[in-house]
Amino acid sequence: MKKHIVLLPGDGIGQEIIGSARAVLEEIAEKFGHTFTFETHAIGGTAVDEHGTPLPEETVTACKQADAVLLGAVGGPKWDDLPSHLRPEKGLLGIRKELGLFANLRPVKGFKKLLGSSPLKEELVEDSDLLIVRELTGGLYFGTPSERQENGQSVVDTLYYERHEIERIVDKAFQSARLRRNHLTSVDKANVLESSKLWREVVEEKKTDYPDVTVEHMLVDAAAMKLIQNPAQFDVIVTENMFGDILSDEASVLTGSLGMLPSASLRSDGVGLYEPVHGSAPDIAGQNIANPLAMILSTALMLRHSFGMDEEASCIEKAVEEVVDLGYHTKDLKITNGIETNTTNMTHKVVEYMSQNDACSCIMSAYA
Ligand SMILES: NC(=O)C1=CN([C@@H]2O[C@H](COP(=O)(O)OP(=O)(O)OC[C@H]3O[C@@H](n4cnc5c(N)ncnc54)[C@H](O)[C@@H]3O)[C@@H](O)[C@H]2O)C=CC1
Ligand SMILES: CC(C)CC(=O)C(=O)O
Ligand SMILES: [Mg+2]
Repeated sequence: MKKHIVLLPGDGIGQEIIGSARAVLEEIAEKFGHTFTFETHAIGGTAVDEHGTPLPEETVTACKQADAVLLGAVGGPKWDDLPSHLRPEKGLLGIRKELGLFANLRPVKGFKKLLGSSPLKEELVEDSDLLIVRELTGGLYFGTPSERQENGQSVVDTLYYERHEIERIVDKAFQSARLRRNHLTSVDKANVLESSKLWREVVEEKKTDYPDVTVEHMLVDAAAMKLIQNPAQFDVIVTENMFGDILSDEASVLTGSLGMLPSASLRSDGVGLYEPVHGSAPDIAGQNIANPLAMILSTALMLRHSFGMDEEASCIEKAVEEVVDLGYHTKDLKITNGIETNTTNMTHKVVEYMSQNDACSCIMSAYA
């Protein structure tokens, strides 16, 4: 298969880990006989420096023409004092909106070998395997007005949703639950927010279309607590943009590091964008110590969701698991008697295991 992929490294560790994504894709291309072409574009703070805007027109055009997009991360202290329309994060929100990526899938599944990396009790963490389905193009991050008011002493942000925006993400979540353990937890703040009341109403209506899926409603404050107290009770969580943003960083603690969580940002059809859940990590940027696995696992999601390449995606995921099982890890993780290594070497190890991986070889011979 021939596929054209746009790379958006962004800022901070985004510049370092995007190379890891490319390395695993080059190995996949060679192993499975695909042709992947790459085109790199600026977004975020780097784009502000180079083009005077966090989302240049040419970046948007290239993404719209691509078969899929991989993004590192945006942001950093260098750009923190810019006016809000020039903030790097506006570039990320902008590309999600431009591409219509309303569904952000954030799988949270730990590796056995990394149980000790989580500050939580091993027996709590070991059975956790959940998927956060986060609404990505509505809610507080997009509502207008969002501004400081004239006297400078008051501010407003707007949490706005239209019924159809809730319906499509709820449908996506029910469909995702059907592919997993058929349980959906809808997280809201319906005891206070009008938007959450509509959200709950839509979930109640939709559940009649999915009688095989059990549904539970949970208030977001309780959900934040239960995610840590008893993560195994969750299968699929569906929630609005900001709640999903916050809960997914919290859920990363189950895996041991934010550097372990991949994500897929999707629409019903058309181009998908794949990005780690974490940000640009300015505190460790430029040191070659960032964990590349969230980015690498995001490329696996891209192969599966955008290209229908299930075996190729599994090849990456299996190699990651093997490398971790062997004890290799970056500084953010802890493995007893493990081998701490840097971003470049961790990537090399994954590529090496992909090239040796039996499962990949079997698939190769099936394609030969
Ligand atoms: N998707 C994106 O592009 C996102 C961008 N941001 C932006 O990133 C910048 C930094 O934000 P923070 O609040 O510090 O969040 P962050 O996610 O960048 O970092 C939080 C903590 O996790 C660590 N961390 C994150 N990714 C890691 C990795 N791959 N390997 C090892 N450690 C990792 C960092 O070192 C830091 O201690 C801000 O400008 C923020 O707006 C934040 C979240 C998402
Ligand atoms: C610009 C932010 C909304 C990015 C972020 O934290 C995220 O998408 O997880
Ligand atoms: Mg976030």
